[in-house]
Amino acid sequence: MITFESVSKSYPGGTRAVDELNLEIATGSFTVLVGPSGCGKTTSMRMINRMVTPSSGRVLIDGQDVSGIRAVTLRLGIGYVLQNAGLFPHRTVLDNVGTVQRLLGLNKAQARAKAYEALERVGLDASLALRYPAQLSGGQQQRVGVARALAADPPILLMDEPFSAVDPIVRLELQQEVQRLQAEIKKTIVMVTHDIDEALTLGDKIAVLAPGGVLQQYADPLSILTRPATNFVSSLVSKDRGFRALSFESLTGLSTTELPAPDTAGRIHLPTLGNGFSAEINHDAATVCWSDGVTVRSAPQPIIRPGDSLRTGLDAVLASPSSAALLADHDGNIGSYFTLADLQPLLSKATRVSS
Ligand SMILES: Nc1ncnc2c1ncn2[C@@H]1O[C@H](COP(=O)(O)OP(=O)(O)OP(=O)(O)O)[C@@H](O)[C@H]1O
Repeated sequence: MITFESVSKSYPGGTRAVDELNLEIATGSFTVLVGPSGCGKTTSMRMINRMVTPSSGRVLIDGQDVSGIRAVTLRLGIGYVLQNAGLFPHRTVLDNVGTVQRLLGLNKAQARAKAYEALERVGLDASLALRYPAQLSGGQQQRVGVARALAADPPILLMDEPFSAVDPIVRLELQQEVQRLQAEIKKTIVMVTHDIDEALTLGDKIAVLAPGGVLQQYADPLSILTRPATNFVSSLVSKDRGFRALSFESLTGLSTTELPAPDTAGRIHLPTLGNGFSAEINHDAATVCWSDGVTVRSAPQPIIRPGDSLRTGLDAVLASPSSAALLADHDGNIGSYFTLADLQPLLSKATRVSS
């Protein structure tokens, strides 16, 4: 547990960066500090690893005041991922990732072995290990930054705008990667972002800060969306609020129509839907050909799986040429489909819940 106890920070010159912050961050949770530029997010986060000293109040890790822990010792237990990866330009990927193990006293061979493990964990190919940072894409550099922060297996991971320097597609990939990783490793993650969408996607808990470092709300994403505590939070989440809230609704109770059996070629022919479309699903289900009897369009089809959200289901229906989305079981076998009409009862229920 990381605890902020009435923490304030004023910088020389009088800037009040953080104002009486009280926060309890549960062990193993993913907490996002979000707010506009200059509202004290980075300052707050850096007080956890003592890169910034509070002007008043205390930051505690598992009940221990961090000011009483030697900075070097403290930081060995806290991984830190920077906006531009912050890699050492003259060290290879492998040596960048092995930095902390070397500081921990492992010899070069042991550190490199651990570094290879960390690279694999963040989905980076071992063939990149001997490259220098400048020989990598922005997204790859960011993965190396995450691998380096995780290599020594610290219980806490701090991430400062880790995805802001990459393009939107890579950003989405990295977000998904971090979600996958967190499900596996269950670290206590504190991340800073100014992007409310990113906060809502990744956070178990979100702390919304306003200029002057004043905490506006500390809650789970659904509460932030549906029950904003202040006008400031309300204006931050107002765009697409209703649609985004569907991300937190499940598809439980969805009524679906069973698919017919595959033909001898292993293809499934959907019966003609109300709007005249039919579809053929490839054997490996990687693509679906939709046809209205005149033209045939082949497209990668988002396949909905158990556990996907109502938002994902709605998006699949809206994106499908036939307005039908396909549903797979836990093993990935597609067994049924659904339409907008099938989603309607769930959408009506979600509207009632969030209004
Ligand atoms: N070392 C410093 N000396 C003086 N003022 C500082 C210092 N660091 C930050 N500040 C000021 O404190 C306030 C909060 O800064 P901080 O970097 O914590 O905000 P932030 O929310 O992380 O902003 P951004 O999203 O732009 O990174 C700002 O007004 C900033 O100018």
